[in-house]
Amino acid sequence: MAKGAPARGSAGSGRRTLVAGNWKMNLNHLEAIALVQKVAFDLKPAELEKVEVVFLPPFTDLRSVQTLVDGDKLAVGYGGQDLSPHGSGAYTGDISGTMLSRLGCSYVVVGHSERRTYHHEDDALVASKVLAAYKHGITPILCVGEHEDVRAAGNHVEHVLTQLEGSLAGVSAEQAATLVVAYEPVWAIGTGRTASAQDAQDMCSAVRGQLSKLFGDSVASGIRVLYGGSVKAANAAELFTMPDVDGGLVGGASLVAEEFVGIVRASPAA
Ligand SMILES: O=C[C@H](O)COP(=O)(O)O
Repeated sequence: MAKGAPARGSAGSGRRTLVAGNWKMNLNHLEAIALVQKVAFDLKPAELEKVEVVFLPPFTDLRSVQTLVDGDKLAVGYGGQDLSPHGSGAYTGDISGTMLSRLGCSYVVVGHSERRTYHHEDDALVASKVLAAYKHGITPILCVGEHEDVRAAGNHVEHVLTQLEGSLAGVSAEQAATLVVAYEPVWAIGTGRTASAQDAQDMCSAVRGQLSKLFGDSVASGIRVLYGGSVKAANAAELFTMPDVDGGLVGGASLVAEEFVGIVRASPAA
């Protein structure tokens, strides 16, 4: 039984399943066009209505993806993998929320474990990025998750909930209503070691419980909580059927059209 509140289950919850493909630092703009075309043309309009499909390419591919999605009126979304906490100015290498928004991005990943690890992003910085996303009308996909040693020590729930609260500092209930959270155990990312469906459910439920404390039950019940970490077509159905798992943030498997389509089709909503 789900521990989070309220435990209504993804299928009957009114939360639309979201499957987002995080390409990380892969694919040039030509490969990007080919992949989006293949996925979007393979999926039927009815499937795309039931499951929200989002592409998260590198910044350098965004313009190509935008042109394709707009030109062919594809029923898919797209977004960035990170954004600057700053609005504009002398921040070499940064990409602002305004820039993403002008490229038609509706989502942005914030606080991915790879940025927390390789770029030393802490919860305070992540929170400022979440706020920057909201300022520009972009929905943040906030990533949280524990390293293997934390889970082995039995501190994973506390760790993730602390990370969640810290990364949402300054966010209002009104803003949180559109939030997406992705629970990604770091030990499952790119390793082929997927969390069990029950472990994913337990953490996503705990995340929803914490969101309830922060923003109230009615806001928390509408927030989509995704699972990420070695999601594949073969394990997606089991994961996405869990009541508090509202879809997936997919890395490696999102680079292969057939596999990504298989993940979307594995959703009980599709
Ligand atoms: O953002 C996506 C996650 O890091 C999962 O990556 P993965 O599906 O390659 O394990």
